[in-house]
Amino acid sequence: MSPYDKENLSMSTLKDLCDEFEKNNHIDASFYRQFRVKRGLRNADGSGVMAGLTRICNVHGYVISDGEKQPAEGKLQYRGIDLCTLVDSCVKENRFGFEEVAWLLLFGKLPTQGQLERFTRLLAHCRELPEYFVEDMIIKAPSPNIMNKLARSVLALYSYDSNPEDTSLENLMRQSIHLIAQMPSIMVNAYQVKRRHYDKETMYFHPIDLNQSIAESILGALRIDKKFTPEEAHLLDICLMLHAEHGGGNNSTFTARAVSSSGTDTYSAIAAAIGSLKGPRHGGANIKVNEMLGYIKEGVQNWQDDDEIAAFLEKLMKKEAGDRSGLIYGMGHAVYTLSDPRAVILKANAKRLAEQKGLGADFALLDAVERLTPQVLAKVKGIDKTVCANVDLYSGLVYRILDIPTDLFTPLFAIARTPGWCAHRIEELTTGNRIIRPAYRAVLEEQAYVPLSERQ
Ligand SMILES: CC(=O)SCCNC(=O)CCNC(=O)[C@H](O)C(C)(C)COP(=O)(O)OP(=O)(O)OC[C@H]1O[C@@H](n2cnc3c(N)ncnc32)[C@H](O)[C@@H]1OP(=O)(O)O
Ligand SMILES: O=C([O-])CC(=O)C(=O)O
Repeated sequence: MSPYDKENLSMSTLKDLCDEFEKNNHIDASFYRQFRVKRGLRNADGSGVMAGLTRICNVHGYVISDGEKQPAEGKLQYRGIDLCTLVDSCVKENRFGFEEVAWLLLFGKLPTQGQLERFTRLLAHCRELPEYFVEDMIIKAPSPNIMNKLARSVLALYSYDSNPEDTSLENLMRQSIHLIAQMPSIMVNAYQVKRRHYDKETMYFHPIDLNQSIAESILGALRIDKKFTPEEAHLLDICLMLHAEHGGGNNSTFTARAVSSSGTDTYSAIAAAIGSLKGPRHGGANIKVNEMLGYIKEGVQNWQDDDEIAAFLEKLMKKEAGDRSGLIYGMGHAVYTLSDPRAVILKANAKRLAEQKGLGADFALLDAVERLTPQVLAKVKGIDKTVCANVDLYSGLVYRILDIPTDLFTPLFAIARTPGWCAHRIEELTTGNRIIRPAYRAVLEEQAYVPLSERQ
C-alpha cells in the first residue's frame, strides 16, 4: 500500500515526501560564490551588508585597515554613550538603569531627573495587563515555551487595543511604552501558568507594586515570598541594560525593521522579533549554553583538564556529541572579534558570585569553553576566525545565581530587547520610507508543463 493511501501523516509518508523534496531542491553551496550572492547578507570578509542607517546604536567589533578586516576589542554605544559607562554610573550611584536606558533608546538623549521619575512611574502604571487578559490569553492557553507564549500574547494584545493600526508617532510611542511595561507581566504570568500546567507545581500571582523598578518587580513576582536582596535586583537590572539594544542588523531587530517596513502593526512586528530571538543561533543560545554545560559535565571526566575539555568541544563541533548542531553555544559573533563588552561584564559578575552559590565549577567550565573554542574552531574548520564569548555565554549562569529558572533565560532577553525593537520600529517607520525587499538569484532550470494524465 502506498503511504499516500493512509489517512494519517505517518512517518513513512513523511519520508516519502521528504525524499521528493530532496530530489528537487538542492542548491550547490558554490553558487553563492559563482553568482556573488551575499550569503546571510554578509560580505566576503564576514562583515554585514549595509542595509540601513540608524542613530540608535553602534556595535563596533573590528577595524578595516588597508582594506582588510582586523580584530578589535568590542564596543557598544547606545545613542552614542558607551554601554559600560552607563552600567558603571548606575552601579556607582546605586540606582536602577533599565528604565533610563529605555528612555535613552526611545528618545535619543539621557532623561533629566524629572523626566526619568515621570517615565519610571508611567512604566509602572502601564504594567497591568488589560482586564481578563491573563485569564483568557494566558491561563486558558498555556504554553510549555515562554517565548512562544510571549509572541502569542503580544499578538493577542492587538485585539485589546482600540487603535492598533495607526502608525502615527504618538500611537507608536503609546504602544511601545505599553509593550515595554507589559512584557515582564506577560512573562511572569506565563511562567506561573507553565509551572502549574506542565510542571505540576504551585502557581502564585502577586499584586503589582508600583514602587518597584522593572528588575525588582520581576524578581518579586518569581519568588513565592516576594523577597530578594537589593544586590540581586541591581544585578538583574544590569542584565536588562546589557541586553536592551544591539543595532539594526541583529536578526530580531532586523526582523522587526523588515516587518515594520511593510507598514504593518506594532504587535505583528514585535511578535516576529520575539520569534527570531527565540532561535538558538540568536537569543535562544543562552538556554543552549546551559544544556551544553550539562553535556560537557557528562562527557568530560576531569573538569580541570583542558585537553579533555578541548577534545569534547571538538566532538561537539563535529556533531558527535551534544545536540548534534555542531555549534559551541555562547561563542562567536557576527560583529565582535576579540571581545563582546556585554560578555565581559557578565563574566565579571558571574566570577564574583558563582563560588558563593556553589556554581564555581560551572563558571570554570564556561571559562574553559571561552579559552579553548578558538583553537578547536581553527582545528576542526581550518579557519582563522577570531571568536570570543558572546553575551549568551555567561548570562544563564548569572540568572542561575539569581535563582531564575532556565525557562526564563531567553524571555528575559526579549523583555530587555523590547525598547531596542520599539526604537528601531519607530526609526524604520519615520525614516526608512522603503519596503525592505532584497533579491534572490534564481538558480532553477526551466521545466516543461506536463499535463496531469501524462505525468510519470
Ligand atoms: C545575542 C546573540 O545572538 S549572540 C550569538 C548567539 N549564538 C550563539 O552563541 C550560537 C553559536 N555561535 C554561532 O552560531 C555563530 O558564531 C554566530 C551565529 C553567532 C555568528 O555566526 P557567523 O558570523 O555567521 O559565523 P561565520 O559564518 O563567520 O562562521 C564561520 C564558520 O565558523 C562556524 N562557527 C562560528 N561560530 C561557531 C560556534 N560557536 N560553534 C561552532 N562553529 C562556529 C560557522 O558555523 C561557520 O562554519 P561553516 O563555514 O562550516 O558553516
Ligand atoms: O548582533 C547580533 O548579531 C546578535 C547580538 O549579539 C544581539 O542581538 O545582541
